[in-house]
Formats: sequence, C-alpha cells, structure tokens
Amino acid sequence: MTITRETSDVADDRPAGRTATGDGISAHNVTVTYRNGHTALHDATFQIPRGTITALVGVNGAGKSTLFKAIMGFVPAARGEITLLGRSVKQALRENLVAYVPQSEEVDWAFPVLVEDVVMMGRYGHMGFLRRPGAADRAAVDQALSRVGMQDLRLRQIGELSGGQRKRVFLARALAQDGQVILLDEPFTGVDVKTEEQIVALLRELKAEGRVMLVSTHNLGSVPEFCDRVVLVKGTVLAYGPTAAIFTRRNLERAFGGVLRHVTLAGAALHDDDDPRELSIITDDERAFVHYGEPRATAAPAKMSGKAPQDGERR
Ligand SMILES: Nc1ncnc2c1ncn2[C@@H]1O[C@H](COP(=O)(O)OP(=O)(O)OP(=O)(O)O)[C@@H](O)[C@H]1O
Repeated sequence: MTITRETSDVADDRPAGRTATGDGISAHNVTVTYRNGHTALHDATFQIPRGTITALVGVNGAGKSTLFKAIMGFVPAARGEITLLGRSVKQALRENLVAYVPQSEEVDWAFPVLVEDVVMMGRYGHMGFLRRPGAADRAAVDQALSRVGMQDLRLRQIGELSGGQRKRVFLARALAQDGQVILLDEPFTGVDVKTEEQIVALLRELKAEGRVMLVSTHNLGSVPEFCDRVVLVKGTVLAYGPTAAIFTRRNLERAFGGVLRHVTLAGAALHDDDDPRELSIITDDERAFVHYGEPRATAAPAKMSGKAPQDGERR
C-alpha cells in the first residue's frame, strides 16, 4: 500500500505559532486497538501543516473520535506514530499544546460550574501543583472570554447556556490554554447559522496565528467554505489533502457508501437548453454539500474500486 504525499504542500510559508516547529499533525501507519480487541483505526496516515483548518469526515463509527483520542494520548497506538508540531504525543501534551473542544453530548451540563471556571480549566496545565490561578491565568481567561463574546455571561452556570454559547465556552477554554493543536468535535451541531459564522471567523483567526485545527464534522456543506483540507476516514484514512482535490463526490461516496442522501438534477429538470451540467446535493443529514457544474457524463457515481487513486489517497 503506497501513500503519495500531496504535491501542493511543499512550501511551508505559514506563520509560526507560539512554540510551533515542524509539521502540524502527522500520522504514519497508526493502528488503534481497544482493550476488547476491536481495531477501530488501522494504518492511518496523513499530514496536516500548521496554519490550516482540516475537516475530519466519515460515517458514524469510521474512527474519528478514535483518532482524536489517539492524538490526545487517551488511547495508545498499537502500531505507527503520531507527531504533533514535530513532537511525540507525550511531549506535546507535556507542553500543553493540544486543546480539545468536545461534542456537547460529552459534557455533563448539570454539573454546577460557572462559565469562567470552565475557561480557567484551560489554564490548569500552566499552573503549579496547587492549581492556584495567577495574574497571567486570569488575564488569559478574560481575553479568551472576550474573544468569543462571552464576557457578560462569565458568572452563569454552564447548564443555563444555549447550545451556541456552550460551544463558545469550550472554544474559550482552548484559547485560554493557548492550544496550538486544536481538535474540535462537531462544533456546528445544534448551533444556528450566526453562531456557526462566529465560530468559523474565530477558527480563521486561529489559523492566521499558525495553529493547526482538526474539525470532526457531519456538516458537509460547510467543509468547502472554511476547511483548507480534508481527511476522509473509514476505519483507516481513505484520502487526505487540499479540499478541492479530496472533497469530491467520488471520494464522499467512497467514505460514506450508501449512507449519504444524494439528489441529482440535470437535463430538462434543471435547464431549458442542452446545458450538460448537473446539480448534485450530497448530505449525511446535516447541511448538504451542493455541487454544480460537472457534466452528467463524467459525474456518475464512482464504484468502490477500479479507479486510479488521486494524490493522498490509498492505493
Ligand atoms: N472504548 C471503545 N472500546 C471498543 N470499541 C470502541 C470504543 N470506542 C469506540 N469503539 C468502536 O470503534 C469504532 C470507531 O468508533 P469512533 O467513536 O472512533 O467513531 P466515530 O467516527 O467518532 O463515530 P461518530 O461519527 O458516531 O462519532 C466503532 O466501531 C466503535 O464501536
């Protein structure tokens, strides 16, 4: 099995982050097997440079959370290696470089804790043994809260927040931590369009600061809008690289199989002349990926095999 490195990544002219050196996130033949013997991810290989936002896309159970857990050091790789900003996972965690924005379902919203306390948790790794916040910690929390527009709600219980506000609190925690590798699990689920736009604007700022972001999402329609890159998973990494090359209808069909809803309009249903282009709408039930322009003859659904792979795809 050969993985070709994408060619557009050669020049690294992105801004350097706080302590960032080397590549952003790099996985080489990573295999993760849970204690019950189930291998959730095998031979996963990809590279993501710093100063980028990458979508992690795949069907339920494809291994997205497993990959996050491996990057956070929660589960060990049985084989292979992950490096973060050129460091081992252990070293990156020791340096507090990895921040995680969880899915809402993972959080116990009934737990009695204030917004500002959650954000202060991002500072724990920077504090001493007694976890006593200093002036720098308080300043980092203030700054993070105002950056996500949550200053006014800092004394609210987290259970009293809306879905979008909850997401912003955990983004603020990642900012307070000053994470350079930021993992976001379904950041757009349950948020309105305005909040989604605010989150995307913030992610773009973080990208400009040279951080690297990996965003797990089922919101296919948003991916081309704000992600530079895509990693497609299905028990392994099927394909990775720039969005334009990887986020194609053919690859989505490989990643999702029959799970996707797929609507295609062409011919007389779309045009009143003989324009050969078609409109296709692909969704796994959140916002759809809409693609217009490919002539019908070349846009037929690809089979799972028998086609030459593209750069960054598994052969
Ligand atoms: N702790 C565990 N022990 C054993 N198997 C697990 C464990 N966690 C996940 N799995 C299995 O590993 C596979 C990958 O799960 P994972 O949670 O990584 O998928 P996912 O892509 O994040 O899915 P979703 O989109 O539903 O969140 C699934 O078959 C799942 O049942």
